[in-house]
Amino acid sequence: MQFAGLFSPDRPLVLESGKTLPHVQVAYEEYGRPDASGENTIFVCHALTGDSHAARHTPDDLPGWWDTMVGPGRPVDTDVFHVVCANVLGGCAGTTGPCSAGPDGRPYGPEFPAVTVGDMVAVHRELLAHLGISRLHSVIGGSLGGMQALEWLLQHPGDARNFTLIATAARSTADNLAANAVCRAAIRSDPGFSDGRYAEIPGHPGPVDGLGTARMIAHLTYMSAESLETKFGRRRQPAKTGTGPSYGPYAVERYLEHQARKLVARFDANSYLCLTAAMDAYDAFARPHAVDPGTAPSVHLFSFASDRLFGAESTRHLHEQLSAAGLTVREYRDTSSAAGHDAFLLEVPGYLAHMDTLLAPTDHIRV
Ligand SMILES: CC(=O)SCCNC(=O)CCNC(=O)[C@H](O)C(C)(C)COP(=O)(O)OP(=O)(O)OC[C@H]1O[C@@H](n2cnc3c(N)ncnc32)[C@H](O)[C@@H]1OP(=O)(O)O
Ligand SMILES: N[C@@H](CCO)C(=O)O
Repeated sequence: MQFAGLFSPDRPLVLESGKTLPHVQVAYEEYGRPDASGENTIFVCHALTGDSHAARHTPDDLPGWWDTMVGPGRPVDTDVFHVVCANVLGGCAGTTGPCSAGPDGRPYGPEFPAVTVGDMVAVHRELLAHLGISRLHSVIGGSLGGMQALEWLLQHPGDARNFTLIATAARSTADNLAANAVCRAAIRSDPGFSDGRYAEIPGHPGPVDGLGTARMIAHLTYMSAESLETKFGRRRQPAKTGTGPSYGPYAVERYLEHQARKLVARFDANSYLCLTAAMDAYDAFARPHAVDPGTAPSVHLFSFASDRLFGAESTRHLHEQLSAAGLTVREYRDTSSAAGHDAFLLEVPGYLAHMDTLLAPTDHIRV
């Protein structure tokens, strides 16, 4: 089964803030198929700029953002599991967000209400109910996706047999908040931002430079100093004319410009503001949770040694908090990789093989 769909709940969504979104649409994709047990589904939660296209459906399909993890023979094995991935609330890849039309027909833009990680999970759960899935094999996610998996674990621990949280944190540090603040300042200070109303102006490109700069700043937090040094060092690379702003002669700058262009082509600036605000506000253990230690699922935690965003320290802290909440962390692994935060998306030796073992179904037949 290979399927991309849209789901619209038939009632308004009341957000954790108390505000209401009168109409919500969710873009999702499915891979593999449910088995007779009805419990072989893995829900994949995406990170900040991801979408529902986690993996290729066929070899000639467009690449997915997690082809290393999801697919035939991969740890999230689509020959064995039924996999669902949906674009988050507040996103810009099919699910309702700031660029969707509001009740007056105009794009919400800056009027889109603040959403939380809990709201994202609530929408995903509604989608699963619509698909007739009441119990999951796993919920898995990295970074902001890991925050969603954590929130899901704390609020609805009975929903899945295991929860796998990768390169994530129970809450952002001041350093994380600062990086997001600088990214948002870059977007807002671009004259093209137009107080967030750029989508209402016909032909207006929006805050292209601001969003691009935000991505360059953020991308630095996704890589390690070591990986930048190894990939680029002080190698010089002239800028191609007509490819955007350029100030220096170095390859690393051309690389960041490339990352900026790619994001600008696929992402909305107001979504960027909305989703980074949700990430910043998330504080998993600041409110009551629903975990009953007697019925607790398996929890797996992964970090990467060179991750300067949500590294081993964040994960150790999360481990302590989960234990204090009565949850048993079945597996915690800090993988040695120089790739930084985005290592969770890459073919890192040891990491995927270990994930394969942890996710392996014990009682599911191949479908
Ligand atoms: C929907 C989604 O994709 S969202 C979630 C995940 N995806 C992202 O975050 C996208 C941006 N992130 C990245 O690219 C991440 O670094 C990763 C982890 C996904 C990929 O890492 P790696 O495989 O190590 O790739 P790397 O960081 O070297 O980037 C390769 C890209 O940079 C380009 N590049 C490399 N060096 C240079 C250079 N000197 N000048 C210009 N461009 C360069 C490559 O051509 C390649 O471009 P392409 O992606 O358009 O094919
Ligand atoms: N680089 C990934 C992970 C960020 O945490 C993304 O853009 O979603």
